Amino acid sequence: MSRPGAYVLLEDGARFDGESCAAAGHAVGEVVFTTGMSGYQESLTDPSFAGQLVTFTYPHIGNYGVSQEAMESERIWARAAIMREAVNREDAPGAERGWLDWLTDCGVPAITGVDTRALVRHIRDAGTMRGGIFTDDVPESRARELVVAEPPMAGQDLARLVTPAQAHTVAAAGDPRDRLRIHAIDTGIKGSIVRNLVQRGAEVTLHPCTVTSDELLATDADAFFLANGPGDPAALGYVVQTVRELIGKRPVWGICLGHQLLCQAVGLETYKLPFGHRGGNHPVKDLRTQRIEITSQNHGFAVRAPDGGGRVEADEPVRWQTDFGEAALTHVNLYDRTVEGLELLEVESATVQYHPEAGPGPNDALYQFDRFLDAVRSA
Ligand SMILES: NC(=O)CC[C@H](N)C(=O)O
Repeated sequence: MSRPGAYVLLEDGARFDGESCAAAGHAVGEVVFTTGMSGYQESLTDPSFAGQLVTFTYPHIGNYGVSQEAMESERIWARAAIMREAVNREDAPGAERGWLDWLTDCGVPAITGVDTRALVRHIRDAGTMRGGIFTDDVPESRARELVVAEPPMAGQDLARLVTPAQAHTVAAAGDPRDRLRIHAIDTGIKGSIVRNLVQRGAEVTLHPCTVTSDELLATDADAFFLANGPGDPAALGYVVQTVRELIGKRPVWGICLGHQLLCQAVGLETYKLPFGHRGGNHPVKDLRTQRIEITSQNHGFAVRAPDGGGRVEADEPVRWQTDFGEAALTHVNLYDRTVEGLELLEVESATVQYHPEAGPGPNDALYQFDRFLDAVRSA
């Protein structure tokens, strides 16, 4: 079956040709890339990718199909997939559907045959930017209008797009009296984060991102969790204020966007990275133990150090005073020395920029879930 000609167009005019291979129509948004060699289904269903078109650097995408267990939420949140060679394999062990059949049924456009190496090199040099995928019948002038009509990622509150309408609780079987009660501000939480908490004996209540601190403090929470999620953390001042009112009242832990929210709550700033960290091979050093773990990452913004810089050159924790007592930057990315973890030393609170749950990626950091829940138990 011949596929319609298609192309990727970036807002700076760069064009990369290919063929349309999934749902009809075009898609526009922020064009990003992930270096993960597997986990294409987890990536597209991670709410953190809302508003983005995902370019896969790994050339062969779809080669083990899709399955329900790989879902990070109930739907695809990414706007499109950009690939070198898309595969629609239905007979792979464990596969329930072919990758392209699934994308098509979900109404998600995709493009294959793209020189993804050239596209990624362009994004690395010029920075992440808006773009779109279009079939050849769309004139480039029209495509450009559609691309620049899309708001840039910076300044966008996309948490509201993915947050649940009302609170709901997820728990494992067993005696409810034995469970730790974790209440999360759900800015787009990944299913594997919830699963990792529940598997360790917690019950997790997911609240809309507009939940107030009064509402959360009125619950029976043993601790609060700040979730991952899409968009610009600097556009979530209302959530940062909620977090400020929670710190010190009960333990607070967070991942990725949650890390960025807590860091803003203690006075740090966030900023947009040139092209973000997305993939499963990012080495992160724990400055307290000097231990290095290979981590899964998916973020386009990062946290500035207390001195306002984007890099942490020190090889031990950077400590400073905040409104909540002494704090320490605890983890650093060894690729670019950016901030990857924070701990408050006088109240029970810690966050990481990377994804200990993987989903997809390596499991080096799964211990973080045990560390968090042990801290809650002993609080
Ligand atoms: N996975 C996330 O939580 C991403 C956080 C934020 N949206 C960023 O891009 O940096």
